[in-house]
Amino acid sequence: MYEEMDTLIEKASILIEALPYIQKLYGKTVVIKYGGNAMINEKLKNWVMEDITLLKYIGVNPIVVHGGGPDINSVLKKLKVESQFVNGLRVTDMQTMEVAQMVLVGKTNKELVSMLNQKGGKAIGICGIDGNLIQARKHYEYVNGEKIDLGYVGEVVSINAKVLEMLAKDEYIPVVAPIGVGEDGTSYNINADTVAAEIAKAIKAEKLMFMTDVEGLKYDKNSKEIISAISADEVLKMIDEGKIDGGMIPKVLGCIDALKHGVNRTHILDGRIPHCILLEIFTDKGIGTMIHL
Ligand SMILES: Nc1ncnc2c1ncn2[C@@H]1O[C@H](COP(=O)(O)OP(=O)(O)O)[C@@H](O)[C@H]1O
Ligand SMILES: CC(=O)N[C@@H](CCC(=O)OP(=O)(O)O)C(=O)O
Repeated sequence: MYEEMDTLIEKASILIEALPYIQKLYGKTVVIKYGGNAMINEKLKNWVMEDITLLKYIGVNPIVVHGGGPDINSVLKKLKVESQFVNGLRVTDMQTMEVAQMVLVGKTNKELVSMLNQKGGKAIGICGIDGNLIQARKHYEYVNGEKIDLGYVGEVVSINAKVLEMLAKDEYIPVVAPIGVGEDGTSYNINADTVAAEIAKAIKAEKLMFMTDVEGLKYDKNSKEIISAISADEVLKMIDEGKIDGGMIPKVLGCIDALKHGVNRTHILDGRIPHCILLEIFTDKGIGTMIHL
């Protein structure tokens, strides 16, 4: 009996401490990009799902955009297909496109939706084809001025924000797989960071959070020190100097783009830290890196 009281009092005091942060975010939308490399094990995934469900319970509207690069890799490996990447984007021929869509929409998306629902959330899994959520076109990547054809890699033309607003403002947690659809119905494989930033822009989210597999943005990839806050100009300078590369580039550029289009806060955080979402939202210091204008 006394133990139960203690637990209740502990929970109540945590809630009281969190109240000012909850008030700030109440009724607002937070876009959370959950990267494939941060989905390390079931325990961590469970914590992430608990945090997202808790946000919804306390009146914040989370929208989850997930990756799944490692899941795609492992299925391609079984099929003895090797992927090439150009500037972090997977060269996607027709077979790879089919696998990417099958894995992201059929496996990764449904696993996350099911886990959220197990935690008491009401998650709905969709990809960019559903309700024409992510209208896309073929993307060409430029390397040293040369135009490179990456096959079925897409770029976002527009986001049908209404679909997400309807779900998020209601009791649902939308979980989005980064597959876009062209005017002629062609499916496109789109980098999940880019999709998260475009969605945050389209719905004017309060916050955009990238959960990845490093502690935050560092002065360079091999440095131990994380940058707790940095401006967009400084980030662009770091890219020019080659201090940010690979999969970190779409994240930081996504943050800057989102900030310029009305998103208030953008963060890069370590998805391997237990309850990283709550630590970021419910503490003054936050964790990881905040990018600001
Ligand atoms: N300056 C930097 N600071 C931190 N990480 C960096 C930096 N530059 C490049 N990276 C790399 O970016 C990676 C994160 O991107 P990525 O692996 O694509 O993540 P995700 O799968 O979560 O989208 C890190 O593991 C790191 O190797
Ligand atoms: C074009 C492109 O590269 N698409 C990505 C989509 C998944 C993704 O972005 O997953 P992560 O966030 O886990 O890296 C891919 O095929 O891997």
